[in-house]
Amino acid sequence: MVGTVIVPRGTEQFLGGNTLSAASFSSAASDYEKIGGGPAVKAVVDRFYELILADDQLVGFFEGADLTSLKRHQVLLISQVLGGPASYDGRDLREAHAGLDITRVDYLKVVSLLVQALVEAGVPPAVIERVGEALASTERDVVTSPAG
Ligand code: HEM
Repeated sequence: MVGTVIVPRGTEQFLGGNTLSAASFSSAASDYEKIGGGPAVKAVVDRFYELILADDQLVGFFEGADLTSLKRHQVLLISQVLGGPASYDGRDLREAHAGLDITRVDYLKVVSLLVQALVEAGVPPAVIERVGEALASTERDVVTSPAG
């Protein structure tokens, strides 16, 4: 865009109109940046596990799991899904869930608790929708029980 300068939002009128405001500039930011980066994702993941561990249907799956390492991996994975740093270093999802006998109902419950944690944190619906779309492809790796 020849002749266009980026200026702070609200100051466009002082520059005669041929500007791209900081507001439109920041719309190019990743979802990760938009929601507040690492600390925001960490808060969402903490709440997500609080909800999971309070759920009778799900808590049993996590008995004996190393929650610190699990949460760390979730933070990295969700950061990556949101367009933040791609530094997930956990196991392949199929391998991590193999043998856990997870049904589709369990899976949908976990997804709904993640959505709840995102909603509670004030994450915009459009961002939540994109997270949901990205997660949909994990279902075939996570759901291992035919019963669901
Ligand atoms: C919604 C999609 C899901 C994603 C993206 C996901 C992601 C992950 C990740 C990243 C890990 C850590 C792997 C590692 O530490 O190497 C993990 C572990 C685990 N997940 Fe999931 N998960 C999903 C759904 C579920 C569901 C539905 C359940 C059970 C109802 C579940 C139960 C577990 C358990 C128990 C572990 C720990 C396994 C272990 O430490 O041996 N996950 N998951």
